[in-house]
Amino acid sequence: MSTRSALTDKTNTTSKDRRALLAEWKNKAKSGEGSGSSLLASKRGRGLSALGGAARVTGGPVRPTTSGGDTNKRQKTTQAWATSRSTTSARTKFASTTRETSFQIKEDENVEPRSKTIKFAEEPETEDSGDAAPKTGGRSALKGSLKYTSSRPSTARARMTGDNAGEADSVSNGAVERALKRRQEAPVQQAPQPEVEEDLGFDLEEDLDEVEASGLKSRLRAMQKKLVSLEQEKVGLSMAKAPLEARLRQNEDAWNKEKLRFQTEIGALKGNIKEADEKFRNLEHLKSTVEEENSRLNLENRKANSSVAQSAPADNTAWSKQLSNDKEIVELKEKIDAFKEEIQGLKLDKISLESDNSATNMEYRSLSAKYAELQAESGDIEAAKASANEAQIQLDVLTREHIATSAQLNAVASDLAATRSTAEAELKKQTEEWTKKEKELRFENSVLRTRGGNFEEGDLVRPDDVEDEAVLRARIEERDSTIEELKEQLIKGEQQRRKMHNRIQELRGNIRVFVRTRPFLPGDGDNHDSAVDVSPDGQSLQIFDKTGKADNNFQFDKTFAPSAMQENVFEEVSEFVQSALDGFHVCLFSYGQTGSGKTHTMQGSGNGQMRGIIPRAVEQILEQVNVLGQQKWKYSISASFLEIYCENLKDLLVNMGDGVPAGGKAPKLDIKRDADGKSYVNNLAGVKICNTDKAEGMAQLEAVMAAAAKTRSVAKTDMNAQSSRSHSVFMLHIHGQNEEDGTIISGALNLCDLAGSERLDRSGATGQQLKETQAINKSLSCLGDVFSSLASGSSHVPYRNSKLTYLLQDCLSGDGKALMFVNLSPTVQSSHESLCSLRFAKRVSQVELGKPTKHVTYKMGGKK
Ligand SMILES: Nc1ncnc2c1ncn2[C@@H]1O[C@H](COP(=O)(O)OP(=O)(O)OP(=O)(O)O)[C@@H](O)[C@H]1O
Repeated sequence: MSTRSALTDKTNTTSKDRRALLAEWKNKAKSGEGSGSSLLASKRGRGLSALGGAARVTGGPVRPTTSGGDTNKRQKTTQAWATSRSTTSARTKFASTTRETSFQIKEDENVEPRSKTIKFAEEPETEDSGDAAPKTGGRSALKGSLKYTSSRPSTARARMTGDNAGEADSVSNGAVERALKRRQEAPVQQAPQPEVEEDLGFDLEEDLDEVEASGLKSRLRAMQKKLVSLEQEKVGLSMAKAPLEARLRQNEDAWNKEKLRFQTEIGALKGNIKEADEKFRNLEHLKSTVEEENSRLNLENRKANSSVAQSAPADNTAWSKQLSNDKEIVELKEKIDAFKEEIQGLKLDKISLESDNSATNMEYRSLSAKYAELQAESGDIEAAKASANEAQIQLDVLTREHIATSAQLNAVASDLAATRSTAEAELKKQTEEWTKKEKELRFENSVLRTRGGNFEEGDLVRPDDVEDEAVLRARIEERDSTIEELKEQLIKGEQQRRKMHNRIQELRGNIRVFVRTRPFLPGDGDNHDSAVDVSPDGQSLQIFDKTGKADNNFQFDKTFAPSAMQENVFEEVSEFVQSALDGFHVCLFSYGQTGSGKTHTMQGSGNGQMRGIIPRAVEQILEQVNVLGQQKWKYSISASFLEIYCENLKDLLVNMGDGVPAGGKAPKLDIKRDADGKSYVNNLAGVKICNTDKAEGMAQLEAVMAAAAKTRSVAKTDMNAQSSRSHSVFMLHIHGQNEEDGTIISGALNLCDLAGSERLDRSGATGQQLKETQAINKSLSCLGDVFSSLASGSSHVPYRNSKLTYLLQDCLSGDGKALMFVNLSPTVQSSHESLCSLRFAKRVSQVELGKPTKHVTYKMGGKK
């Protein structure tokens, strides 16, 4: 058995086996059963024989020994034994009689070499005869006590397990051999007899456990080592991962590029398919032409053949013709074949392109579905935007209404306060007068009492006095009723006077001018000293400059104080509005600086008290139409709304009018003149207003105003146009016909909110705003020029100089009635602009236009 195999065999032996064997062996040794050698022999294969079985057997030779002084034989036997021992484990212990042998076990290169001393205690060998006396220099005998010392014994032992154990064993065996050799070379001594003893001299079981533990430890160490190497491997792998990831990214990029390329290719392929289709169709066509030609030639050929056959055999012309025909046919056939091949190729191309195309189509369909989803989403967003816009418009209206209401309330409150203080002063005056009178009476009374003796106070009232009192009461009542009558007369007189005034104005053809001062607003600052003082007579006012000096007194047809309500203002214009129903072309326009209350006057805000002239005028007309309807009048009413921004006309009802598609491009508006020389705007939308049902008519008007506000707000963002930067004109066209007498009237109401007049230096406008301001100022100065020409009676009135004057020409030329509102801001800072506005208004009020025309057509013909 080789050393390695023996060691392997040995390590395979389990500790259990070994312990069992050991116990068996001990028992046998104790009982003297069998010879130690035989047991040794039987256990040798399991590596235990060397463990001193020979040395421990009581009463029997442990190993073959030589008897007596037969040195040679003994030497031989020892040698043979030693040789056999070289194949056993390093645990073999030798008993040596006289000396200690030490040698080194070389461990693997990672472990520092250390010295391990194995001490062989040499003792005199017992003679076979059983002589117990020790013999020096005799045969060496294994005592069975092997001392194994080492600074790291466990390590050394660990090396002896598994494969390492084999190596270590061979090393130790080599050392053992060398020791034996030295012994053999040493002078032959009397071999000592094995000691017969009960006690074996060492704990074999403990040794075995130690070896076993060292085995486990060594395995643990190996595992730790492996763990370290695995950790290193892990680090290595994670380092290797980074470039792999980079490569992955590269691959992804490349894939994306490739995808793009494919998409482009698909596009190109689609084009190719189209081209191929076209080509294919052309070729098919060509093919059919060629085939037709071919059949025609064949026919000709046949004819030629038959004619050749019929004619003389040597007809050269026919023959040559036949030949050329044949040649042509062959050529054509070749051509057809080539075409067929080409068609085949194209068909294949087509198939492959079609398959590509179907893939592209699939992709296209999925993209289309996505696109549809996105479009639906975008639709939702647009709807949300539109509703947000509408909400914003409503909010603006409510804000305006709120501001106007609170400003109005403030004005009324201050008016009330003024009235109260006047009343209080009056009361105080009266009280003082009464107290004075009472004192006088008391004095008179006391004088009378003194004169007439001791009358009681009640005695002062005499019967004639009672009579006097009744008369007085009657007189007072009479006076009161006279006062009432006079008051009524005064009112009637005032009405009469107003009517007369209006009549005179009408006859003179004057443009009437009303001036309205707005109340202070939250943004006007803390100084609420008004620059405008409106007289209670309702016709005159005074304006103060910045130093508080009264500048000028002005008188107009009507002046409104800041506390004047919308209702009061409308009362004053209602008659004017009414005349539109009678067939007049009426124009009301508001003029004034930005923020002075033009829009508030014309349009107002909300649906209640703050409504302006436009809704109130329409309401009144609808009411009147209803009344006139009972008198066989039939009306048709329509509304238009336009604005003039930087000299361009814009239809504010573009999305509502007849025939104008919602969201479509609005047609260009132009001011034209009809056959009668009357101006109109072509392409302007007209929205019908129901005049049989007032509520419905008002709802339609509301829709018109909302649509106009919407268009204006869009324009505001698109063109930066604000309400004050454009003139807006609301038009109400009224057509009425009397069903009884056939009379037709055609009136118009133009309610015009002019852009705010602004001084360039104060506005500080630049860019687009400067352009706007210049355009506004130009058109307002054109308006001023028109009035100046009219006032001076000039033969030429420059109506055409601006869109505004051209549009309002009819109303400003004496054909219609015109009323101008001049709106003023009460602030001192605006006093200069207010003064300019008032001077302009004064000029306008002096214009005499002549008697206005009533647009009425009577049945019997003729206009009036
Ligand atoms: N008589 C009034 N009573 C209460 N509030 C008023 C009155 N006049 C104007 N206001 C308020 O003053 C503000 C400015 O008025 P408005 O917009 O009518 O001025 P405007 O002259 O039309 O300005 P712009 O030229 O800028 O269009 C608004 O908030 C309006 O409600």
